[in-house]
Amino acid sequence: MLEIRHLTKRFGGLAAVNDVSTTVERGKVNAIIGPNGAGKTTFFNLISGVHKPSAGQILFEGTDVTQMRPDQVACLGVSRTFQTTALFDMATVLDNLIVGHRLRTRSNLWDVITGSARLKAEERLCREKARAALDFVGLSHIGHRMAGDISQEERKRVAFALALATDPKLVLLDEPAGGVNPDETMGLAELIRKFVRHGITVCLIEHKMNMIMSLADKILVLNYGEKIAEGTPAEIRRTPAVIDAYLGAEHADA
Ligand SMILES: Nc1ncnc2c1ncn2[C@@H]1O[C@H](COP(=O)(O)OP(=O)(O)OP(=O)(O)O)[C@@H](O)[C@H]1O
Repeated sequence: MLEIRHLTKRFGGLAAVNDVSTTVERGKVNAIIGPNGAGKTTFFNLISGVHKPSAGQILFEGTDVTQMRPDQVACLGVSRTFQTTALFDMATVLDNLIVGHRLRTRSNLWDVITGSARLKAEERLCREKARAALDFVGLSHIGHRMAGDISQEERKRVAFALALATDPKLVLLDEPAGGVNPDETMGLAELIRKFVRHGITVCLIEHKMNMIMSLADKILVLNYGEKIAEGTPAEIRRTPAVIDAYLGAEHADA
């Protein structure tokens, strides 16, 4: 689905991503792991068009997206979440989602002034899509709550719901289970499986190794911007370079 060829991003003298080639497989949970500063978020920023690569190529479903802007990449069906989700804390959860969906519509100031039919139809559609997204992530019961009052785990789910606004084919999830407890982590893992069951391919960055090892179909390991391994969780656990650089001996297969 996504093909990355010799991707490199330099910030001054630092190669945050260095000559990485890989693929993201359709219908699978693809994970990216690596120590802090390994280049994981930069990798997401390159795929989603936030940063332009210094070298290399990114193909999404055969289309070269290497030089595209974030909105263009999103239009093709790639959406993402961030490590921290910025919400309007003084608005309800549902209103936050309506705004998220609203960014994808075409009404302009003139439609607003005239109260045009297009505006009304789009508003209705946004509300319906926001409710559907909220339902999908299991949060229908908190749509009326102020976003500032919801838990960290609920914020994570709202981030997932926001990512659905563009009807994505691929979602990039940056630490989807960061800052939540083990029970909640299992719930979020189940939600990620639900994305895949509904035909949305997932690529995620996560530090929680237990979650990754049980959830991912395929893992890419980055270290100092370079790919040091790639494979199934079982293969990754056995790779000496990964154990040395990242996992530590206790994660190796017994
Ligand atoms: N915009 C930027 N300008 C300069 N350097 C940057 C920029 N973004 C990232 N870097 C550097 O690139 C390297 C990789 O950072 P990145 O955030 O991609 O790592 P990461 O693997 O996501 O880390 P973490 O797990 O801590 O989020 C780091 O050394 C970081 O300081």
